[in-house]
Amino acid sequence: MSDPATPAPGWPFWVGTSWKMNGLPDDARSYAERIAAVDDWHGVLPFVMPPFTVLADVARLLRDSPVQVGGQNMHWDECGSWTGEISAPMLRQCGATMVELGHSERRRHFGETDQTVNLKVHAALRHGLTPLVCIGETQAERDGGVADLILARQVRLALHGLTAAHVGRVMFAYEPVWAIGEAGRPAPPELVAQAAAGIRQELDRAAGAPGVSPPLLYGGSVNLENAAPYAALAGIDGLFVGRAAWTAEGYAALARAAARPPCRGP
Ligand SMILES: O=C(CO)[C@H](O)COP(=O)(O)O
Repeated sequence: MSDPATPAPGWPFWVGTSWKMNGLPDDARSYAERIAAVDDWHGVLPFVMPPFTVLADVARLLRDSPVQVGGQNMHWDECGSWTGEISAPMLRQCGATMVELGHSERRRHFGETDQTVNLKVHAALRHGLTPLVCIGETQAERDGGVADLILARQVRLALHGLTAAHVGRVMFAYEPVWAIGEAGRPAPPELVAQAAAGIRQELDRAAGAPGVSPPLLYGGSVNLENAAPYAALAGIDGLFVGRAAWTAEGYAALARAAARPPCRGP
């Protein structure tokens, strides 16, 4: 198993996917085998987040590849009476090096809060997992003119209590809630750039210095047509993709589309 990455801001560029609640064992193994066979990721840092039931299998098949594997959620405690939950040590034992936290579907349907996200960020770092914290405003919050406030609050509370050194080991994904899933509308790149600038200010403040703050990915209806324009945004360090990457070929094609030529690096 590879060591958990300590992400570097800017170049290189991350391209990852969460399969959400998709992927029976045969399909998961076939997907993993296909992306394990990709011999050139064009400089992107790839990662996949399969369901818990296939995570160990997928991690085993990708062990010798550059593709990192992560869980889609976890509990903040190491063990105990938390029926139905998964802990950081369990994810590590299955081969995960990353964990997604605070996705808007978990905030909306499963009672995830900024406080529980913060507990989970601390637990992930304690156990050597890279947390990928999802933040994003709803349409009503954007219409009401409080999107930037909401994003700043989500960032600050996620990072609460971390040292500046630990802040640099967290990753973020900006995912406007209104841009996600079947009913989502892709966000205009100018809007993403403007939101990313505000988020970056918060991240730099928490990290104590510009240039060492966490990578910021964009997610929400990313597809083959819009991957390159999002990837070209100066404040965006990666893409976090759902539906368009639910086939191995779709994922590999997206990584190619998002790959930045080396001259675009810092
Ligand atoms: O989490 C997401 C990416 O894994 C996000 O919800 C975007 O999903 P999509 O709109 O299906 O790309």
